[in-house]
Amino acid sequence: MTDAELLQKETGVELLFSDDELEARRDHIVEFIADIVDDAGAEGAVIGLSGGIDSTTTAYLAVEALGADAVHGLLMPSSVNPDADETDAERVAEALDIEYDTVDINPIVDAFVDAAPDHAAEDRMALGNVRVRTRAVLNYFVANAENRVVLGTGNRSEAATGYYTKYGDQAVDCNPVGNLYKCQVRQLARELGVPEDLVTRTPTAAMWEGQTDEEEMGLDYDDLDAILALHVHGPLSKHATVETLDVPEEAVDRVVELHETSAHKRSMPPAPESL
Ligand SMILES: Nc1ncnc2c1ncn2[C@@H]1O[C@H](COP(=O)(O)OP(=O)(O)OC[C@H]2O[C@@H]([n+]3cccc(C(=O)O)c3)[C@H](O)[C@@H]2O)[C@@H](O)[C@H]1O
Ligand SMILES: Nc1ncnc2c1ncn2[C@@H]1O[C@H](COP(=O)(O)OP(=O)(O)OP(=O)(O)O)[C@@H](O)[C@H]1O
Ligand SMILES: [Mg+2]
Repeated sequence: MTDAELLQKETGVELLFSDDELEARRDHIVEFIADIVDDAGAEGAVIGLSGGIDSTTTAYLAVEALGADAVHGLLMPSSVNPDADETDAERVAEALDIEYDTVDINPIVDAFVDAAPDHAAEDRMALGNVRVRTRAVLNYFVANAENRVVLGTGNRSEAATGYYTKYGDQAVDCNPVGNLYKCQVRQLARELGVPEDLVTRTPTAAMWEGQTDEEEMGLDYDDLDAILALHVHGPLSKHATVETLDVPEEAVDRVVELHETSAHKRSMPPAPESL
């Protein structure tokens, strides 16, 4: 029995899907993308391709929903991306036979650095967020000009922890894999025929050199997904989660902290209530 099967047997919480459920999820997402484009009266979709598994899976689903001709990929490397990112993204675009363009974002980011107060660019996170938000501006530039929608790639693990840039990679028209935990995105990717080296690629926001999601969050995705499914979104107490998963209490505390401190990212900007 796999860990996920054991978890389901012990807790009733389904982390990985059965074959039938996976098929149903795939069909549901494909229909969702087609409806979004249709309802918008749009002629297709724009998607940022990083070579990472979230954008790769979303691109595969988009091609299934809309056809290759209706999907436009944007590769937007910066100086902190390893060359392999661009190669992987190109592989995806070529395997799917979609139109794609490569836009070097360095001159744009440099213009922000030159224009802003000096100390802003010394903040690694602030500068990384500029890279992410620059891609959002480019996605919408192309979407506006071509009457397309912008496909987001955010998944349920990122949404629950706020692991994205506010008005950056979250500035999109829809998130087709937004109801899937990271492990479920990987499961669906395999089902869609995504090459295994892309499925298992180390997740990274590539906001600075050497960044990885798991190192920055201090959690690996298997633990994160299970803690979210059992505790944050699920029925188990903290104690039962620690016992069931055999994870340190601090890991559960960390996930809860990420969830609570990122609540502002999951709602519209508030205004004072009417007097
Ligand atoms: N309580 C509150 N109520 C209302 N607004 C609040 C707030 N707390 C902060 N804010 C605002 O939010 C800002 C901070 O949020 P934000 O600008 O997003 O920045 P922040 O959350 O500090 O950083 C983004 C995080 O997402 C990760 N990320 C980004 C992009 C892509 C990926 C990926 O996986 O690919 C991951 C990145 O590594 C980093 O950990 C603050 O400067 C402030 O403007
Ligand atoms: N170099 C890039 N070029 C184009 N789009 C990018 C680039 N880097 C990030 N993006 C966009 O930002 C999204 C968010 O990045 P994120 O890292 O969460 O997803 P991913 O790269 O697809 O998968 P992973 O999390 O496994 O690295 C990407 O899915 C992609 O749409
Ligand atoms: Mg990535």
